[in-house]
Amino acid sequence: MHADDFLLGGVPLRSRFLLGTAGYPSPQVLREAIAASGAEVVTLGLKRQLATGAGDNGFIDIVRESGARLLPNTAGCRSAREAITLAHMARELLETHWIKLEVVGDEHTLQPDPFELVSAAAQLVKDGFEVFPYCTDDLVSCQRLLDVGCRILMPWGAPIGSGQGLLNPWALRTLRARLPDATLIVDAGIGAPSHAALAMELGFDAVLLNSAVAHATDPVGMATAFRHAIEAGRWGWRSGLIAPQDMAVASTPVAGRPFDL
Ligand SMILES: CC(=O)[C@@H](O)[C@H](O)COP(=O)(O)O
Repeated sequence: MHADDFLLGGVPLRSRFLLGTAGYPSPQVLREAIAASGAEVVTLGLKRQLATGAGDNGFIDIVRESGARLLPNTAGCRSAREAITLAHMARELLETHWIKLEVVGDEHTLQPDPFELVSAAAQLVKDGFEVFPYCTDDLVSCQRLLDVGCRILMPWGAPIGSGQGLLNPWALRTLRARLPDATLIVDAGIGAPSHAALAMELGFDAVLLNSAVAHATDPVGMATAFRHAIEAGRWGWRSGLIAPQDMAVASTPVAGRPFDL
């Protein structure tokens, strides 16, 4: 294992960039964007996949050829029951026990329903799944998800597809401080590489995003930019950021003190 590998559901990974696969201009651009991102985990919406017919455009083949691990998601589900059924279908069809659990409670914001989410997560953990719940940044609902056996949490940065970045850095910082043992991945709402870098500088373990790459003018270039931003943010977190100060602190050494020993 490399020094900064991280364990995701027990699997050692080098890349801390998880990429969504929806909405790319063409299969070829998707293929190239996955390669440029360096992502080792890609997510796909099973509901969309079933609706369009599994295997359309060789979609699953593209993902498999990339060598990335599949993380099926339950995007489009509105109840625990529906999400549980879809998760079981994903396990059968795609031969993975990983599931990104999405249960939307509000159509306007696509905000996760915390009650249905905890209920579905509890059942799926019992059924042997590694559950990646897409949740809000609310500390107590995140704690409830851990209580029912989740090891990974995916709080939102902002509503899906909004590109607004991290709307509540305080809440995300609080999650990192209060849940030191959980694997925390910012998921959704990221619009720019700087947003992803900030998530990593806050100590998050990884970032998942889709729209900012898929809908960029140059998705392959943007995947590259995010790859570097996530690595830069991780290096920043690991290297110990200086604490912000209200007042100026002279950085030029005074005579006779070249080092701050
Ligand atoms: C692809 C996926 O799983 C989305 O539900 C996810 O939340 C990404 O959100 P953005 O498209 O805002 O990056």
